[in-house]
Amino acid sequence: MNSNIKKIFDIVNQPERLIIGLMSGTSLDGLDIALCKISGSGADTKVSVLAFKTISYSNEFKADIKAVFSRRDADLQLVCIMNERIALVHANMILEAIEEWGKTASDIAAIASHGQTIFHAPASLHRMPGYPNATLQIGDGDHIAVTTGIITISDFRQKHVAAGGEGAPLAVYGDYLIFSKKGQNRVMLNIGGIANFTYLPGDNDAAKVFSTDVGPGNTMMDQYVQKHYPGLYCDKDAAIASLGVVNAQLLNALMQTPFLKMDFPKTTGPELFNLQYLENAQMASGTLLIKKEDVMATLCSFSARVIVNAVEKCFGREADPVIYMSGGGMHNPLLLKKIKAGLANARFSTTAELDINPDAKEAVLFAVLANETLVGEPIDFGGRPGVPSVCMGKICLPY
Ligand SMILES: Nc1ncnc2c1ncn2[C@@H]1O[C@H](COP(=O)(O)OP(=O)(O)OP(=O)(O)O)[C@@H](O)[C@H]1O
Ligand SMILES: CC(=O)N[C@H]1[C@@H]2OC[C@@H](O2)[C@@H](O)[C@@H]1O[C@H](C)C(=O)O
Repeated sequence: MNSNIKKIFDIVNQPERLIIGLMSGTSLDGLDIALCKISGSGADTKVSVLAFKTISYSNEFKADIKAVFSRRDADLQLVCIMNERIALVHANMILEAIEEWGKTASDIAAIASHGQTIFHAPASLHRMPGYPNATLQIGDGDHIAVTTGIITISDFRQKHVAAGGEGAPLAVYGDYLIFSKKGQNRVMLNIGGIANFTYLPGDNDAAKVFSTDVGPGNTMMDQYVQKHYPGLYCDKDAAIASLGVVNAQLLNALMQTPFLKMDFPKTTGPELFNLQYLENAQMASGTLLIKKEDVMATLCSFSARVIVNAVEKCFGREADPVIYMSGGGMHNPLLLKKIKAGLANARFSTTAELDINPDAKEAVLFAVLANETLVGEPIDFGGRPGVPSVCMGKICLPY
């Protein structure tokens, strides 16, 4: 038997395993690395996060990713090179984290690598009749496996697309397994570059569970700051937006996209919500010349409005879900204030209350997906479009 296969056989026969979950999202700020101890699978999955860190990207690395990120005119040679380069940078970051945590490669059963999304093109976004849903994450898994010496499960989104999904959000699988709670309606709200949530009904009925993207979280604010405030990467603590006034005409124009009216589940990305989208809305509303702080205040309200509308659409105005937040946007005080004001009946918390560091949550979800691939069975969500019953990821062997 190939010794790698033997190793996998041993891993799946152990009662628990250490899996490193990785996430590098649309914000391009750095690599989230979560060291997870996982036992069981499916509804019996138990996860504890033993260690977590985000390793920031250098400005040079960010610039290289940006050159191929969400751009229809990207240089194909650079795309090709970045597929390997991202993997090598990530692999070295993992080795650094493992050493800091006093572990060695042989302690780790597997790495779950999301990779870097460079283009997301569900049919609803590309609108090319007859062409399939598509999404592309780079950062090759074999390079991570060979460099770290650890079995690496990567490229999770392709199986989702192959089985009829749009490639995102995948949060539904892990959220359902680790956060469902009988008797409590839960919303797992992640405010990353793109905001998404998972609806977990209190009756635990898998046939009702879904995750959906709702629209921009931080991405438009980040893009605007990076363009208009050289040296800044995001509007830290809403310092800029807090100085501005929301422009009602611009906000109304921003809300006019068919995406926001589409049914759940749905997915989107910075391919739609970008500075061109803002400029179009400014032109349509005659607000091209308003102050930069007012644009930022309006973008902040835009993100809050799409999140509030989506949660309301899910529960109706009367219901009182508990909203467990995660993702960088929950650190934006103005955004949070607006979301809370819009959902007065909800109780707000973070995944910290459920023992998962909110900054680590997405990385943990990928560790859970890898665990399912190794020891689980496909989860049945009732055969609905958008939530195919599959285990995901490609298994990359170190030698
Ligand atoms: N103190 C803060 N004030 C304002 N915004 C913040 C703060 N801290 C983090 N953020 C926002 O959170 C972003 C990072 O969020 P996160 O790491 O969750 O995104 P991501 O994982 O890259 O996105 P996605 O989930 O869409 O893939 C930053 O770019 C910034 O916009
Ligand atoms: C294509 C892609 O990478 N999408 C990400 C992104 O970041 C947030 C949102 O957009 C979500 O759909 C998804 O990530 C999470 C982890 C998901 O699939 O659930």
